[in-house]
Amino acid sequence: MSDSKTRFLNSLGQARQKSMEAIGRKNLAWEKLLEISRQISSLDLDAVLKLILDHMIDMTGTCRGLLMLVEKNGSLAMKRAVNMEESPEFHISRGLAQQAVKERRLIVVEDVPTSQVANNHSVVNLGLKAILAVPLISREKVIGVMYVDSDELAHGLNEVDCAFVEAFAAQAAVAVENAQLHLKLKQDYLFLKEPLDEADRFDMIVYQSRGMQRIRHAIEKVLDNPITVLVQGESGTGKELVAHAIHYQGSRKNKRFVAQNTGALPDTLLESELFGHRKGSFSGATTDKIGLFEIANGGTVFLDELGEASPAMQVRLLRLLETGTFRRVGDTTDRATDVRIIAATHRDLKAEVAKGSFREDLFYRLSVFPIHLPPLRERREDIPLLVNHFIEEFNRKLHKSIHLIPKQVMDMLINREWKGNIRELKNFLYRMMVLSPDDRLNYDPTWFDPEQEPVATNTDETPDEKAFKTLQEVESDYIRYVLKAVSGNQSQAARILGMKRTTLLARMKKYAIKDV
Ligand SMILES: Nc1ncnc2c1ncn2[C@@H]1O[C@H](COP(=O)(O)OP(=O)(O)OP(=O)(O)O)[C@@H](O)[C@H]1O
Repeated sequence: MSDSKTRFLNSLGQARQKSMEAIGRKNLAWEKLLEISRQISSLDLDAVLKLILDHMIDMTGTCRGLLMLVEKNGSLAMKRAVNMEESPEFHISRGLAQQAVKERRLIVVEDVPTSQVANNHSVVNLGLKAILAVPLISREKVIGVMYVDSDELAHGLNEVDCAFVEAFAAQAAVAVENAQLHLKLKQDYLFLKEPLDEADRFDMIVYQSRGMQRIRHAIEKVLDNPITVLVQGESGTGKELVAHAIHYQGSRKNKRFVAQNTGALPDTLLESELFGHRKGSFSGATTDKIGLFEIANGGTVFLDELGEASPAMQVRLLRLLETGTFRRVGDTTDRATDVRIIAATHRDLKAEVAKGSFREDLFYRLSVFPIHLPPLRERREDIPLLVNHFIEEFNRKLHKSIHLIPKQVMDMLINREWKGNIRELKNFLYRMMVLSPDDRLNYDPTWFDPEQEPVATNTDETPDEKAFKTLQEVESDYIRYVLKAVSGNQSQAARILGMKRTTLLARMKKYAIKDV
């Protein structure tokens, strides 16, 4: 064989070898892509973003990068960065990333110093050699962008890699969008579930009576004002609930709310609870102790049953109210505290003052902002809503699904004498619900008074189900009612309903409440 023929065959063999290697590399690359796609199909957004950027850096042989997602307003928000946090060249990367998003195309700068971007001197000064930015496009929409760069000369950012990077970016975009959707669904679900949580509801004051409407307005006035509040009302009318609402819906909500029953402890112990004590100040005081007025600094102290406070305690409280300072038991230094005091009593304090058993000066200090809660018998129109509210609460607690309230049962609840007010109604309902065997609220007087003849309301006669409202209907009506009362002001309505505004919006959507 002639030399030239041998040379020709050799070079042909080498060319074939090269192209075989190239095909092999391509195959490997696509296999890798497949493997990566499998990995990034997780539904956890953070995990997906991390995997994507790590793979991108790995694949391109670069050493750092960032991933940004397009926000609702069109801006780019940085979601992940590797070795780029607080990097001075961040504005450069952002600029190129923005360009990739705007032009919806992969941007590769293989040799920065000789490229157009080198006009930007800082790029060269920073020693950047290779840059790549690729948009994440899913369903025709750019949802984000990845940027990587390297201070070594680009290697392998050739055609195969570009196609590969684009294919990877397309896979990544789908994975990101799926994870975003999943997150949104999860948030929506939590959103709908949220109002069912006890924490969201525990300061929800339920009412529709005029008397309670006035009280709600009064509460609104003191939410952002540290004024002392005196809540008066019979036992079980909701005094502590009002105190909770004032604290948790007001500007002090992020600080402590502490409650102390002033009538429940002997004076020395009560003093120590409220003001704290020095070690050794009385037998049993083995360490220094911080009192509630210090613990609740910036927050609220709820003094329940204040009418029961001893004369000595009244003097100490008056001093605190007048000067904003107090002393720990056995201490010689005054300490300052910033607490809002909400006092409550079932007694008629004015009458107690007249009798001489309550200090007049303290009474005037306390009653700067008095709230008088009417007994339940004076606001029977609140009962259906309260019944509905407690049934919902106990359905959750007891894992029941009572949703029918026979008319005669509701009438009985509305007309019954509630000496213990709302607390008694609540306990009564709890018992009814425990004993009701099906989805209907049953009432049998013998459950409460064994002397009574059984008068079962759960008779065989089929009730007319149309005569009942479902709990959802009652809730929807109530939301409309409140919105109307506040002329459609959603923030105010949400506060009244004791729910977040976002929760109210979700409920309005659920019940198709538009204009009120
Ligand atoms: N308007 C209301 N809406 C919803 N729940 C209420 C309402 N009023 C009272 N309750 C509930 O009734 C129960 C008794 O209320 P609360 O303890 O606030 O009454 P109180 O007047 O402080 O009682 P006491 O004088 O005996 O300390 C609580 O479980 C409270 O959540």
